[in-house]
Amino acid sequence: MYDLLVVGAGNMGSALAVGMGNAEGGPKSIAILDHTLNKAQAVAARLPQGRALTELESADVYLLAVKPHHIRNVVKELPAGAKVISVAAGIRLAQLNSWLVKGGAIVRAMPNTACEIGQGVTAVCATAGSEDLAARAQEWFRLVGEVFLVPEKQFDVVSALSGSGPAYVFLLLEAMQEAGITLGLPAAMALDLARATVRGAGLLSQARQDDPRAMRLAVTSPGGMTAEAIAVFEKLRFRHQVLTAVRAAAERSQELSALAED
Ligand SMILES: NC(=O)C1=CN([C@@H]2O[C@H](COP(=O)(O)OP(=O)(O)OC[C@H]3O[C@@H](n4cnc5c(N)ncnc54)[C@H](O)[C@@H]3O)[C@@H](O)[C@H]2O)C=CC1
Ligand SMILES: O=C(O)[C@@H]1CCC=N1
Repeated sequence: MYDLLVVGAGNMGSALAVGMGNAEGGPKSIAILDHTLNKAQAVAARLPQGRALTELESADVYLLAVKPHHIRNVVKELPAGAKVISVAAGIRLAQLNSWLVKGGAIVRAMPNTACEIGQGVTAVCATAGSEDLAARAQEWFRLVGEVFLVPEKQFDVVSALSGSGPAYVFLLLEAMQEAGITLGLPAAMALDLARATVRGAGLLSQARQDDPRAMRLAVTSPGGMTAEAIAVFEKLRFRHQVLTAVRAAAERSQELSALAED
């Protein structure tokens, strides 16, 4: 029996399998199952004790990383009493519970892709009676980043913030690179500058644990150049755009829950 069987060797399933499987104290034997066998094989090859599967086998814990509209069929195939961790966006604990053949323990998690390098953020919640699995899930997700225990009613918003969040930062990176190119820099230099800046700002914010406003003001010399850029962002209602975007993602999380029942 495997310690962990990951279903779905896509972006998130592979990031988690590789991150957890290579961390000290993580699940020792990991199997990975995907419709596309060579995706599962590519992940297994990056694990010390990884095995690519073509069908479900027995495992202590099943981590489901398929798309939300595929998860119901996967859950229905699991053996009675299965211990399940789902990372599917929008899918509620009650839904997972209703699809399981019988009993079992259920944890819902919302990680992000930075788990692949141990720098992820994962929110976790669990059904009553799943405390042991929830403790194990937190332990494993902690191997690949920070973990937050979150009430399920906040999951849509949390998912929209930290689950989708890396994409917002990459969009900023793209936009900074494009601005550099448009204003005359070589593409590679523009990307290197933007990437190193995002990394440094993130690390500085972590190191200082300071109010981000204070950190922004430390860059923004009165009458200087940054002030001109910030004034443009404020005039274009950047904060409002971020709020509107995060709200749209949270609303989509609710829709994904409903769509999975169709
Ligand atoms: N990509 C991300 O940043 C995050 C994704 N998630 C969640 O993770 C889940 C997976 O997302 P991605 O990895 O981005 O999708 P993906 O499309 O990259 O991967 C899904 C994989 O599941 C496989 N698959 C589908 N049905 C299957 C089945 N019945 N048996 C075996 N394999 C099957 C597909 O072949 C595919 O390789 C989604 O539910 C998503 O909401 C959660 C947090 C972040
Ligand atoms: O976009 C999505 O639906 C998934 C969940 C959070 C990040 N990616």
